[in-house]
Amino acid sequence: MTLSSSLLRRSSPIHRLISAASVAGSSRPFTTSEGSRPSIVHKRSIDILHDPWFNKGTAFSMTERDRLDLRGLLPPTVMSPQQQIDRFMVDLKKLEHHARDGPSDTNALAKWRILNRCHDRNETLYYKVLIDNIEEYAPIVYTPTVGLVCQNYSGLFRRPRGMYFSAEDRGEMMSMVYNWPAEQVDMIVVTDGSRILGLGDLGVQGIGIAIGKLDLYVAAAGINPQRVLPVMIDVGTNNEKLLKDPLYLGLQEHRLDGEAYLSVIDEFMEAVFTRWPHVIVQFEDFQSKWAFKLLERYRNTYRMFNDDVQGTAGVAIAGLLGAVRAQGRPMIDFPKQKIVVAGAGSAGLGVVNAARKTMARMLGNNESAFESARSQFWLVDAKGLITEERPNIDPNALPFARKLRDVEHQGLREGASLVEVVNKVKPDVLLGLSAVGGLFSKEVLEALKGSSSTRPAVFAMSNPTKNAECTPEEAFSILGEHVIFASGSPCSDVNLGDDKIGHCNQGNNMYLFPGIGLGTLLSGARVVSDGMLQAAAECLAAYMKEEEVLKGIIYPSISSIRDITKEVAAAVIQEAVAEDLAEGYRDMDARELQRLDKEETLEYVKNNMWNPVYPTLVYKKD
Ligand SMILES: NC(=O)c1ccc[n+]([C@@H]2O[C@H](COP(=O)([O-])OP(=O)(O)OC[C@H]3O[C@@H](n4cnc5c(N)ncnc54)[C@H](O)[C@@H]3O)[C@@H](O)[C@H]2O)c1
Ligand SMILES: O=C(O)C[C@H](O)C(=O)O
Ligand SMILES: [Mg+2]
Repeated sequence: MTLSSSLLRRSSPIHRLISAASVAGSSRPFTTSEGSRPSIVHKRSIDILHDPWFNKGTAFSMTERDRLDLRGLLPPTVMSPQQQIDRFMVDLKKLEHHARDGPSDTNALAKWRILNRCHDRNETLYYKVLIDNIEEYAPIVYTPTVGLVCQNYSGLFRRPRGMYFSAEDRGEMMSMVYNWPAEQVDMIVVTDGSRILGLGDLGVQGIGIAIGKLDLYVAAAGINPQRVLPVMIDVGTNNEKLLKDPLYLGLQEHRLDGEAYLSVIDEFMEAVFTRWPHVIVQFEDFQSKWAFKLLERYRNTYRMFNDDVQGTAGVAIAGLLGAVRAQGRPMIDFPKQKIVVAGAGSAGLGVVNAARKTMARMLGNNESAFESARSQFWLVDAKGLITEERPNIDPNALPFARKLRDVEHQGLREGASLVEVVNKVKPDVLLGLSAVGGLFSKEVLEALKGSSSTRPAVFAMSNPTKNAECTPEEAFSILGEHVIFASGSPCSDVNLGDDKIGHCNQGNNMYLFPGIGLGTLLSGARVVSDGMLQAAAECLAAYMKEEEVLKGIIYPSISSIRDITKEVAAAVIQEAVAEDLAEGYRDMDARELQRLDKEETLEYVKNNMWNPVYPTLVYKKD
């Protein structure tokens, strides 16, 4: 049965609704199938998508999308009405399927759906609920559930949120960016869906991660929800399953590459900065291959940063400094730490680069300090230990490739396994950004027992939960109560018996990116400098009190994320002012910013954070 015939069965409730509407003299969309009469609409663009009478969702044809200013407001694939029904039914059935797999996922997705419907109906209410219950709902709108949402996005998609720029829109972006209804946009989170959490290439479905990150921008940083824009750049997908899925919402072609890819991203950047010159663009979950290149390409001209490379690095450094303090040592001992990093992608390399710079600063901030700091890191990827012998080595990993002479001295070699490396190096810290769930096996954790540290640290930072390198239970049971543990997605503390608790920290870039974005916005900095990122990381590290750190609590609780974000934003502003990058924001010009002391800067940040309170509404005619 086709959509129109099923919907228009004379006895169906929807038919009665249509008849009633016709009697009332309105022209309604479903009546067109009785003949070919068009419906008169008095609205365009997003207003149509939000009107249940006229909305056709993904079934709007491309000509209709152009005629009604809808280009970019929907995923690129035009679906038939039957495909819409199929997609809806597959999703509905999936709920039953998940119920068989186990209850937790079903509950999480069901909670996400309820929250998402509230998000679509009433944003003030939605954010009030989220802010007041952030500990409970961050794991739903953000990692780990957001990963499941992205994996199922084609089925979960109801109302569009954000903008879609596709390879098909080349040449159109400068005009289609005006289809977005908000006059002002402060924050864009953009992804091309190529590496969503540790789940790989999810194509157009990756928009869920941009939406989740912006939820935290609103909840943690108090960015006005009317001024955030999630963006998906759909340049195709290399996910074979999605390429074959008839219900997939994105472009069903292989990813663009090379110059063709760059030209799409260039056009997007030019378009958004032309319409909103003061916007900040956060790049999220781009595959490493492009993450570094795009960062270098844009970071000196646009207000942008890469969360996976730079946000993660700052959070990791704060945690690594916490791990030093937890040993009862001063932070200045950080350059003595031996750090094994599993994963040499955008996140792993971002961390080692920034950690090396931090060590070098502590050692005197000169050439030789920088050179000697690199010997504190052992980088292991899918092919094992990275040494200078590695054929076709990634140039971004080259500075950390171990010299053959050194590794031979340690009894290691090119490609040595993680367990061998941990055995021989006896690191203070084992940090995972590999996206490989369970990589820190029993064997690897047993090897870490030989660590030269009194309190070895395990950072299983890959997301979502099932991709974490190990669980806190595994770490505490093998390494004992003194281990410092952090994971990228939230998990519960471990009861160690005898009234002892093994603390599970959440080492996630969510502690920094909202403050980096807010501080950049309120300073009006032209670019996001290394110094601003460093200030953010140091602020997070200093946030933790000595007694907490000694208990193994190296990151704050998410319930205080609004306060942390305020502090981080203030630190970023002060650094932007110190570096003469701040151009001011609204009434606060650069000169006035310079006069603010720390307390006044904090007050300024607080006063500019949006709160979920209903404003008074006043009606005016057009
Ligand atoms: N906690 C956080 O805040 C945070 C931030 C960013 C990224 N991440 C997570 O980090 C993970 C990696 O992200 P990315 O962008 O660097 O991904 P990526 O795909 O670019 O890099 C993954 C790296 O892991 C390596 N790897 C694969 N198998 C391995 C193995 N068996 N042993 C050792 N290394 C192996 C790969 O060779 C590659 O170098 C993802 O799961 C992501 O969710 C977490
Ligand atoms: O999204 C997260 O939870 C952290 C990080 O940006 C990631 O890619 O895993
Ligand atoms: Mg990310």
